[in-house]
Amino acid sequence: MVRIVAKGISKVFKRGRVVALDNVSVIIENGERFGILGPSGAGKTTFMRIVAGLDVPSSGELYFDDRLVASNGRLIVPPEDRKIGMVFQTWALYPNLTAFENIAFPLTNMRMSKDEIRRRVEEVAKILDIHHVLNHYPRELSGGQQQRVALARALVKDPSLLLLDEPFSNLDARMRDSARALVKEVQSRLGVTLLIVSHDPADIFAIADRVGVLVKGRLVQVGRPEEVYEKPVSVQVASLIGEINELEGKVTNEGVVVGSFKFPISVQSDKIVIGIRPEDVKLSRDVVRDDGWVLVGKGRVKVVGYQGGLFRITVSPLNSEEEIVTYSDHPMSAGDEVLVYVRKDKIKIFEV
Ligand SMILES: Nc1ncnc2c1ncn2[C@@H]1O[C@H](COP(=O)(O)OP(=O)(O)OP(=O)(O)O)[C@@H](O)[C@H]1O
Repeated sequence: MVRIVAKGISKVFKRGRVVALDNVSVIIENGERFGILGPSGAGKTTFMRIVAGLDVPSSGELYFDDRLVASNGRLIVPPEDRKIGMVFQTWALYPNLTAFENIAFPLTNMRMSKDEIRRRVEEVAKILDIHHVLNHYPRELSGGQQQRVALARALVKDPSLLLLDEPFSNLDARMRDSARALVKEVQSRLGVTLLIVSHDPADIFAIADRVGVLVKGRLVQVGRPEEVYEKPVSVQVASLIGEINELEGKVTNEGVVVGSFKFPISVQSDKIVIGIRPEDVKLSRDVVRDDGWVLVGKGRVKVVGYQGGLFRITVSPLNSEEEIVTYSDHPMSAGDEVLVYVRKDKIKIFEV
């Protein structure tokens, strides 16, 4: 286990014309599962490479516990001395090596006896429940077993820190679920500090205790995933961490008006965007009597799709083109007129 401390880390490329990281400060605690979420080009891989020691920060300092490992363009502790295990996007195994040889691979350049290598490989293989397939080649392994071998290879050096760079993006949906569960289970068992970077909030929700949201090289919010989901600092963060309806509203004395919808909230600023998540919207033909929900007005159903056992419904105010998406287990038809309710305490207001 290790505690990672980043102090004001910046990274520029092309003589300063590209700023990949801009003054990033964060502490990842001992044994914590920390996620970095960000869109493409935000600087996620750059941060990961700096933590791994494959790159150095242009300015700022990086500590592993109390040990300074990189500072202002200087590599102080090289990657091989950082006690890191990495899993990349592909989970790729060497096809011409057995599971045993794949797992042992990171140990081959270390001065280690054959017996010690065998002991270590067998130990990690037992933890991952693949000890019975160690003499199989990758093509003789199931997809799940291949993931376990790749993870075993990352863990065989007994790392203090496990780095995962978009590890699930190339897996199909079923494999992705099992890989997420596997990573979380193994991390809990070993207590290793874990850093995962991803553009997919589902990875973060499945794995991370805390998340840092990276936008254009800046860490704009750090918190528990559900905290960031409920109280995002900006529209952009809100949409990175989950689906959200964004509505440009006109501020009036009686609330915020969006077409024929009226949100009964009071706001100070006059240029705002309302954010409301699909699950915080309810469409009904009848009046809903529930204190948590407020009626914003009548709407017309525009599009109905079917997705994962639910109907995905797009609704607009009667007299304008704004759209709100929600999910319902009741079918509806395009053209239906419905009452639109929202959960009052879940309305998010962003100044623009
Ligand atoms: N070696 C490099 N030389 C020049 N620019 C670079 C280099 N590496 C990264 N960049 C730039 O730095 C920025 C951040 O890149 P990075 O790969 O860290 O983003 P990312 O969040 O990992 O993106 P993705 O999700 O697409 O992999 C991008 O604008 C990228 O083009």
